[in-house]
Amino acid sequence: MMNAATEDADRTLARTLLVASVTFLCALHVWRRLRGGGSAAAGPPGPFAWPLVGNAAQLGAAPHVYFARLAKKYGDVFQIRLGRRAVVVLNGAAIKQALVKQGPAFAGRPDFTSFHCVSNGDSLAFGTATPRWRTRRRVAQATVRAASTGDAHTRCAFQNHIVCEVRALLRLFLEETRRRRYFQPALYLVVSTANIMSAVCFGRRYAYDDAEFRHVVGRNDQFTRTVGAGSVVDVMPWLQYFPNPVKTMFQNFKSLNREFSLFIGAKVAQHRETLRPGAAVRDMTDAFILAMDRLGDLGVPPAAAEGVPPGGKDYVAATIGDVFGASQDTLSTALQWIVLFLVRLPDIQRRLQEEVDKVVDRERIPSMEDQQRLPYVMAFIYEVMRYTSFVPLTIPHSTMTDTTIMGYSVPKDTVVFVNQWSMNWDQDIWTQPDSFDPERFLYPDGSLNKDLVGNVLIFSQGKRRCIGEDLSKMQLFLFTSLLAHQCHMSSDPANPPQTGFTYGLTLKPLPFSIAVKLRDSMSVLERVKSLPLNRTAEGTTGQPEPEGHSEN
Ligand code: HEM
Repeated sequence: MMNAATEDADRTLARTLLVASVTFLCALHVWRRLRGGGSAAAGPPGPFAWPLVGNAAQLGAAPHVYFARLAKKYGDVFQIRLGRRAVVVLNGAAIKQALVKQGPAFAGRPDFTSFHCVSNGDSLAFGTATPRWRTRRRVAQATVRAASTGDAHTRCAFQNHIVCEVRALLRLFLEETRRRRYFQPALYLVVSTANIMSAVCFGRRYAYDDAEFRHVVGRNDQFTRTVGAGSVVDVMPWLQYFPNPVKTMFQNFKSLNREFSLFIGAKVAQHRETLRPGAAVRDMTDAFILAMDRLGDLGVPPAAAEGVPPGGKDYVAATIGDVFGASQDTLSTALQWIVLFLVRLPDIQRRLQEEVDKVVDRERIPSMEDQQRLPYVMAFIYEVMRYTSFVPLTIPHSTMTDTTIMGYSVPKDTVVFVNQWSMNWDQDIWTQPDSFDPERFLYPDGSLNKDLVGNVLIFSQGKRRCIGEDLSKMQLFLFTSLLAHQCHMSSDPANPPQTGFTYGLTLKPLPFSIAVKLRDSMSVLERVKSLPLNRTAEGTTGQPEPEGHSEN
């Protein structure tokens, strides 16, 4: 009897507890819905995440490919955990939806440890979206355009910088081939790209063996590894507090950023010292100084400008540093891939030469006016960008507000990875995305399919879209058509180029070696006169370069 009574009491208690629990859970659910503004959306689905590390160990050597695999299972929007952070990954159609249609909500940057080290924490590219940032971005975009592709005059000057730099590069390639037969072109391509941007930004270029310049621009791989989506120090920042390889890597990253900032800071200081009121703008640094000083504290009303010293903060160095840094890392990587595919696929190189020869005779060199008539050159460049997707994920974004995407709720300050690679290898858009085929961009009559090239996603979209797209396309076109017109490149049979890469913000090709020979003489290229550089750094502003001067 006693036992039956006790069992009854237990059952009643259990029932009461069950009802109370269900009531509590229902109330919690209703409260969450009310708090979420009535949105019933759940968070995105995703794989099981391990304690402490989350899914970090699963990213592997090619996180973009891993993400595309997960997208097949969970859909275009899914969620992983990296360390303690939830990360929403956008693929395929979700990218345009988020970055363009819901642009303001997805325009932020996460407060990652590594991002604070870039441009002393004042980076335009790695800083989050604020009213001041928006003004700064507008100024940067207009200034870059005005100094490169804005009108016929600046386009012509920019083209001249590129042609002269390709000439210097070609001389060096021929010399290296003569001396060593096969050589690795990677560092020369980095210096060459940095020189073009240095001419535009600072009014000077450097010799290829200039130790200081090589030191400043030659460490892109370390930079790109540390700020790329999924960077270990960003998702597990505690690793920087005790001896381990991540800590060493992060210390190198901090010192390279410090040295880069010192280099840029010195350039800006030299420009400020020699900039005369009312004198012509000499280069992009002058243009930034004038534009930003005119805006004072970048036009932000005092209420929003908290923490800014009287007289306004000087963002010139941080902004020009971003432009110089962002351009030379991405463009030099693009050029490395272009050269790699030229030597890897000799038939394609020959076809490029044939097209350029048909349009441009030997009495002149290719120029921007020829671009419309060189569709195969453009198709080749787009195929290099699509196939390699050498910026596979954008710089990580973050949400500025609580929002939803494709029916899933995403809270404010969530880290967002944008998988550009997933678009460029999407089987619904591209036939056989894994084969390298420039022809895919050509109509049967040989003209460029402009709708299809619009599907290549490498400069991102929306509020954070790259500000250097036009400048980059111009540079890649001139570089490729000039090389096809002037020389023939071949690979080292003992070390044939592979399509493997090292992962980071940009995918770097593995080392490869080439030999270069002229197709004809360089006489037409040699006759091109370099426009004077202002050589502000040496205080000889406005002095013309000596004829034939190519290295300082
Ligand atoms: C082939 C060359 C280039 C590629 C593929 C490329 C690609 C990108 C990508 C993917 C982003 C990140 C967008 C995002 O987070 O959603 C970006 C940002 C940026 N790029 Fe480029 N870029 C290239 C060249 C350049 C050049 C030449 C410049 C300078 C003139 C430049 C300046 C910037 C800046 C300042 C940002 C930051 C924009 C922001 O955060 O609002 N880039 N670029």
